Amino acid sequence: MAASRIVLLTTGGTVAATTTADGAVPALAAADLVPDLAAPRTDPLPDISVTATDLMSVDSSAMTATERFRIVGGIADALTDPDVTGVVVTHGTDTMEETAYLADLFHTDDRPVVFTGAQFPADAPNADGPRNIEDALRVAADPSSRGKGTLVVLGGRMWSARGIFKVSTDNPIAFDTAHPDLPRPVIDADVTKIGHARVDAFTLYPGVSPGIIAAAVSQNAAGIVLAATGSGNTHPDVTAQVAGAVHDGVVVVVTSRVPYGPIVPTYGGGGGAVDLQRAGAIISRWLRAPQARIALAVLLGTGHDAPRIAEFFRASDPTGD
Ligand SMILES: NC(=O)C[C@H](N)C(=O)O
Repeated sequence: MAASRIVLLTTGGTVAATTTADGAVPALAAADLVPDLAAPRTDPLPDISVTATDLMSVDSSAMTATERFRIVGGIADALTDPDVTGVVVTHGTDTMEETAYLADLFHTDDRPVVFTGAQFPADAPNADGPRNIEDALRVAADPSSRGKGTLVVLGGRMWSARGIFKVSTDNPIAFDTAHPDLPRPVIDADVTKIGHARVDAFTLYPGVSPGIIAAAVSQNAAGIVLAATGSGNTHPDVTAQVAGAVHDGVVVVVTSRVPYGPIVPTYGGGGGAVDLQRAGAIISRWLRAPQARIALAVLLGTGHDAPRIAEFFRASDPTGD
């Protein structure tokens, strides 16, 4: 029997894609993505067995919330077997930061869950998927990966899922992180029973119509995430709309369209993060909009109220402020 038993869950993405006259589309099945474990290689694989399961075959940019929850459920199912050492999930890179973060929100087991994918289709001359999958299998089998939560492995690099974002459309090192070691508050809920909460996300810019906030509220958004400029700033007219939305019971979370650094309320003047916070918005200090949106949707879908949501975002900040 192999020393490590890895479950490989496949979901589509470029790692499973081949090129057609109509563009690259996921085509390979789970069995096609399992490397030949016995093949000679300069960097040998550890002693592992791999059980591969097709969960879905989608481009991650078109993945629905239901499909994302299904992946998290698939991970939980795999980990019900105590003999499983770790789980590898292949996934498109466009929204890997969302699904890997979602998986980590529910991941309380010490065993590693490792997401990987590819920047180039499986039939491209520079296909990076096979190497990434082998690297992910190594990480999943490595005892030193235990207790680190959900990891993302791509282009020879590894990150914690929390804090990452896609930074390149064509570099094999597709991701970077705002912070390599964010705390990992988890959500204590059954992933198969999360309610649907509509959460809209907007990137702000000078001259943005404040009406986008009212439009989201009128369409019954339960939450709104704002990727504001700089350290969480915008126009005073937007602040007024945020105050109205909060008054109507909508939870507003402010992050930044800037990729690096903490969002620390510093500026006033009516549209600064100091004003947005006073208007009732919650500051997401490190998680950028895609991951803040996932957190807010899950928190609202599990019945958390605004103070508990604020507490979650505080607990996601290493300084805890
Ligand atoms: N590199 C990729 O995987 C991109 C692809 N569109 C996806 O996210 O599914």
